[in-house]
Amino acid sequence: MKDILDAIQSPDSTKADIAALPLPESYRAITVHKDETEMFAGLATRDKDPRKSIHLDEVPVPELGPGEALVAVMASSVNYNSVWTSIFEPLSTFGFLERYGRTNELARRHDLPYHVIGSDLAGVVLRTGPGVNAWQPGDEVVAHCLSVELESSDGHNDTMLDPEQRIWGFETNFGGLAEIALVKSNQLMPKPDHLSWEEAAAPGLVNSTAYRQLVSRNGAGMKQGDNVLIWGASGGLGSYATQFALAGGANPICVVSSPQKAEICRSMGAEAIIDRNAEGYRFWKDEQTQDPKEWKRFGKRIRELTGGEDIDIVFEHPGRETFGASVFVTRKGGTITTCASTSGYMHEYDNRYLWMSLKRIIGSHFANYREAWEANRLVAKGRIHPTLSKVYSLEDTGQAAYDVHRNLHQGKVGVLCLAPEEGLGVRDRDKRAQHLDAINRFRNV
Ligand SMILES: C/C=C/C(=O)SCCNC(=O)CCNC(=O)[C@H](O)C(C)(C)COP(=O)(O)OP(=O)(O)OC[C@H]1O[C@@H](n2cnc3c(N)ncnc32)[C@H](O)[C@@H]1OP(=O)(O)O
Ligand SMILES: NC(=O)C1=CN([C@@H]2O[C@H](COP(=O)(O)OP(=O)(O)OC[C@H]3O[C@@H](n4cnc5c(N)ncnc54)[C@H](OP(=O)(O)O)[C@@H]3O)[C@@H](O)[C@H]2O)C=CC1
Repeated sequence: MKDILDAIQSPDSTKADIAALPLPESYRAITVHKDETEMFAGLATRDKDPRKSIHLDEVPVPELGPGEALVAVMASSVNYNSVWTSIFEPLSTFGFLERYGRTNELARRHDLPYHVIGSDLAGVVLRTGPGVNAWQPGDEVVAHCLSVELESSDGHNDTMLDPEQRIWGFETNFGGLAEIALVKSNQLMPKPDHLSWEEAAAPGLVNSTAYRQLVSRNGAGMKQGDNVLIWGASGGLGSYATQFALAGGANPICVVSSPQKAEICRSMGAEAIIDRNAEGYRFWKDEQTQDPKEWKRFGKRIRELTGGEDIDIVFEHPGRETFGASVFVTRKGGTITTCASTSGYMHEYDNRYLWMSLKRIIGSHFANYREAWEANRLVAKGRIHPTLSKVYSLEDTGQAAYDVHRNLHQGKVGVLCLAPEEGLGVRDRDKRAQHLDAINRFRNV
């Protein structure tokens, strides 16, 4: 592994040098273990501690198949899906690996007693499999997390609709929180050249998801002037949704839970900000009963901030806790677009406010190939910036996931894999200098 890192870091290395490097037999990877899936049985979600279930193991390098690439991972990031994997909720991800393993001979590689997790990476291509022509060893890349087979016509218009659609590093093995990752070559995209490895690894999953959910015609199709309610506006998804709203001429109404997070939103350029903690909204009176008076109080606050207007688009992901309020505050004909249910997936809302006011709920999940590419292009052009707040070593990934689980973080949390320190991998310093303040906006807040 040292030879690989030396070759990547040497300014004299050619692509041929990288291609000639022998592959190691094994590599260090963040895993969860199949024989530990019951370790948190009986505990409340909040008390399931990723530091106990996440391991750093030496695992064998997987066999490389057609259309695939092995990538030396310089940096990765923590996504909430890795939190779900590490607390074995809502399901153990080993079920996904078993199901994938049953589909064909090559997929059987993924069904192992350990799961190498992680759905983002920035790194360097080491090897490509048969049929890969667009990428070569030595290419500096990021990888999006859409794994599809595309053998069914169902996904030919929109690759997210493929019946064999999976999220790499969550529903497949050999993910990005590791020194080496296995991806399908169609997941690869050029690494934005003005960013360091850890900055480049941060946006991928959440930026692509926010792009489809909010901007794409497959999602809400946001337009200029729209009032967009963004839950968790300084979190992983929300920090990109806020940027898309501002860059697209919309009016984000940012919901956060602390003055520091409010300040981050303000520094991004948002003006309408609601601190849900300070304003004390209680949408649920008890576990079963919502309080429509609180929906109204929330809606009134939104009207104060917008000059009397209601919400065109709600960017939803907290789920059960907020969904009733989200449906209520949406204007006639408006859209609630949802990609998650962090606080619970059995939602409850008053359907009269949906049908009588002709509102729509749109389900959205990650992004298709093209949407992921377009979202990465905006990062590469310096129009959308990484929201990296803190960076951990691979050894400390459990703590990084704990921070995200307990909502102790801002924006995105990065992980150094092969990169020995932060700040490496920047190729275009002039472009970086133009955007430096925005790139560092979330750092150490
Ligand atoms: C990019 C990042 C993203 C995120 O972070 S997202 C957040 C993390 N992700 C999650 O929390 C999602 C985790 N996944 C899940 O919870 C589950 O994954 C799903 C609930 C999404 C699906 O569950 P499943 O068990 O895969 O599917 P079923 O539909 O519950 O069961 C499958 C069986 O149900 C049959 N079935 C499906 N549709 C129908 C139908 N319309 N009518 C009758 N049967 C149906 C199938 O055939 C199959 O059957 P047979 O078990 O016998 O093979
Ligand atoms: N389907 C898909 O493709 C994707 C789904 N997801 C899912 O989306 C969810 C969010 O992911 P991500 O943004 O990365 O996570 P983060 O934890 O980084 O950000 C989420 C933010 O939401 C806010 N929030 C959390 N719980 C509540 C609540 N009960 N009520 C109101 N606000 C809340 C918090 O902000 P604050 O405290 O400031 O209000 C938090 O920081 C996860 O469940 C994840 O699995 C993520 C990416 C893709």
